[in-house]
Amino acid sequence: MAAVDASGSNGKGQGVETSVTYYRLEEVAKRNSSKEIWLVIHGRVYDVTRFLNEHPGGEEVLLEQAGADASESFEDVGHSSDAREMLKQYYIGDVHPNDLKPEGGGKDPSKNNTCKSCWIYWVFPVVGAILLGFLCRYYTSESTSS
Ligand code: HEM
Repeated sequence: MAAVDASGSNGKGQGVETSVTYYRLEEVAKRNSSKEIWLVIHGRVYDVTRFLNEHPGGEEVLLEQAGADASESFEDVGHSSDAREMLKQYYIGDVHPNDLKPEGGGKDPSKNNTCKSCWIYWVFPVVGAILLGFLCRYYTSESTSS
């Protein structure tokens, strides 16, 4: 059974701000047949079983993603804002924090680090080139004066 951190109805999810049901990824992975289909989209778990026959993109694509993280595929399709609104109907809970990949939060610090190192990469050659220019000018002016 899923790991539940808090009580409360896990039906509509969005309306109830006081409690969240957490699911482990292994729990989600078990719901991968047409009898029961769960998907993870951006750290949220959706039970799309009853949506299978209604999905405008067809049931095959949902079956392909069944029990897995479908965030990328969902975004790749470029779903409309209506489709994003529809997600709420199928929301049943969140992925357990221990199973969350550093998707958003973990990315930023590494981004900053990369940016910092980029900065260092171009500053050193530029300063080096300027110094070299000065040295060249110095030696050229010395050789012409003597
Ligand atoms: C609960 C999750 C999902 C909902 C509520 C949903 C909803 C929708 C809706 C409303 C459309 C009609 C076009 C639009 O309004 O954007 C659509 C189209 C489509 N969806 Fe989904 N979708 C879901 C998940 C997925 C996933 C995981 C895939 C995986 C690839 C997918 C693939 C597609 C495709 C291929 C189309 C057809 C796009 C087109 O014809 O231009 N959908 N979906």
